[in-house]
Amino acid sequence: MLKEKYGLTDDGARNVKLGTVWTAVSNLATFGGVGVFYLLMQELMAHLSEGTALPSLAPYALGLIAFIVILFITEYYAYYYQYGVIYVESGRQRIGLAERLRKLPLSFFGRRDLADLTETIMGDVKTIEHAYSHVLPELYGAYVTLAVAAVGLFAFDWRPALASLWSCPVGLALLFGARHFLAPLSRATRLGNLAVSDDIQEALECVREVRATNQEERYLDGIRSDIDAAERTTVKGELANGLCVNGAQIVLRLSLATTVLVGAALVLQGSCDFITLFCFLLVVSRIYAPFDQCLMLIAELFSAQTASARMRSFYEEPLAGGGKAFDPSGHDVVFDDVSFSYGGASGEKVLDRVSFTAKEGEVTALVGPSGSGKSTCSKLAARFWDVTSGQVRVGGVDVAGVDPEVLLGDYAVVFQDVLLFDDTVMGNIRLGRRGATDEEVLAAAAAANCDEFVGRMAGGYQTMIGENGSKLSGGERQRISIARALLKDAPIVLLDEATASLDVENETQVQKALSRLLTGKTVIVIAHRMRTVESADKVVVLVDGRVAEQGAPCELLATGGEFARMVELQRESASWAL
Ligand SMILES: Nc1ncnc2c1ncn2[C@@H]1O[C@H](COP(=O)(O)OP(=O)(O)OP(=O)(O)O)[C@@H](O)[C@H]1O
Repeated sequence: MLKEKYGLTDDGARNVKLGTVWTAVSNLATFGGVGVFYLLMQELMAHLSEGTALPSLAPYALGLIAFIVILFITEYYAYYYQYGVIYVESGRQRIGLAERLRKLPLSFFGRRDLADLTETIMGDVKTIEHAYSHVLPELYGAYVTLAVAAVGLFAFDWRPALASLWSCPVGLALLFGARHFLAPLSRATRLGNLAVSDDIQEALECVREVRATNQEERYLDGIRSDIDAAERTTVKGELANGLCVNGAQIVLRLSLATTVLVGAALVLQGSCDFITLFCFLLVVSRIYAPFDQCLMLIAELFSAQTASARMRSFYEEPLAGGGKAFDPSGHDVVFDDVSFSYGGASGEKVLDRVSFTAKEGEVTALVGPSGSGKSTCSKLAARFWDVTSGQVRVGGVDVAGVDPEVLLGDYAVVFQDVLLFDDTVMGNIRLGRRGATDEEVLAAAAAANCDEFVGRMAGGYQTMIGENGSKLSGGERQRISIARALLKDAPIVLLDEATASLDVENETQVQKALSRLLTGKTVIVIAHRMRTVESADKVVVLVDGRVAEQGAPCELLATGGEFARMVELQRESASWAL
């Protein structure tokens, strides 16, 4: 139940149980102190009323010391299991989520945005962390304490016991009855806050575009309206929560009054002495103190359940599974009657019965108008997504049956949008192959024509390049990405618009480096410029997600089809001038 409700790991749930036990033991140990006090007072009163000499206080002093030692030990363990282990648990939860994310198919990331995922890993785990440290063991410990104390109090004297404990079931029933509308409010508050953090993250990511299009005011209006909505939901939630929690607290506190009233009546009747009543009051106040603290934070418990449900959704997503064994015979990449849609079988088809073979040792160029499905083909080739129907095979092996991590070991990919890390140039290139020596990294960098711009940097290859390479131009970023791919030296290379950001001189040099280093590999290249693909061994022309034609570039040029038309168009556009 704990694992399910609060997204805890096995160890986390075990620690909550231990925390509960130690909290209850610590609470009950306090009653031991009340017991020592009760016995002492009884004896003193007896001696005072009989007028005999006062007894030795040594056994009571010893009892008191034992009580303090026991209390210290139990408090220490209760604190340790409440606060000491929780950071390890949050660490485990975050690593578990990150591990899960690593294995989820890209379709999952298409459905969930970045702010949402970041919020789950950081915010939701933090919410659970706080509920764990401040509420869970304390609340469950309070239940156990209440149950044990109730048995003891009823056994001692059922009349003041009833007067003290009647409010517990009433107060808790009130609160847990109210959870039916408190929990949805707490969920709405959380979602409202999420929408705001989503807005802010998007605003930061798109700040350049927003400013360039003069949309700041309009954009801020959208954020303001989401902030207002979040504020309204939060205020509503807090009010409802305050009402229920205060109601429950008042009911719980009423029992102090009823204990005093019933106790006073019993004292007056002579069926209960004053010391017993006083001790009852001490015990009752100690029983209710932890409940009081937990009730103040009960909303956190509901938030933690929402957070845990969001975390669970990661674990309920099917993984991009597959076997670890991948033993292809060669590295021909075959698209066999492949259809695909980003929205699953019911979504709009982006590829429709695409068939072609990218042979090992050859460069296969995918060309076609924008949106025709070229990038999608390269994503399917590397199993970033799974085909909707048909098969993609590498060396005769269907990639759908291979663990994506194992499969990607055989691929080097240069994406259209290059992603760089806030690290040195060297560190970014080394990402291609972790264990590569400095010499190997520098050789790959030189082959990708990085020397020229890195030479101009004060720190050379040790220069930090800023978040996502913000200090570099588009062409420089792309050359680093090409160097990475070269360093990986994988048998299959996917180049998506690899040379799009390079000037003519650079492009020629990088093309030379590529053709030298890609010899013998299966290369699938996507390029809009016909000049780039004319030197390819094979061209696959995609139009509206279908293969319009395929073959050697010279053959296609000779047939005067779609490819010839595109080459012609580009020749014409090359002669245009502004
Ligand atoms: N993640 C995605 N989710 C939904 N639809 C997508 C996604 N990525 C691409 N598409 C759609 O799939 C179609 C094909 O896109 P794709 O990127 O494969 O085209 P392309 O030929 O590479 O285009 P370009 O030359 O402009 O890069 C487009 O209509 C595009 O809108």
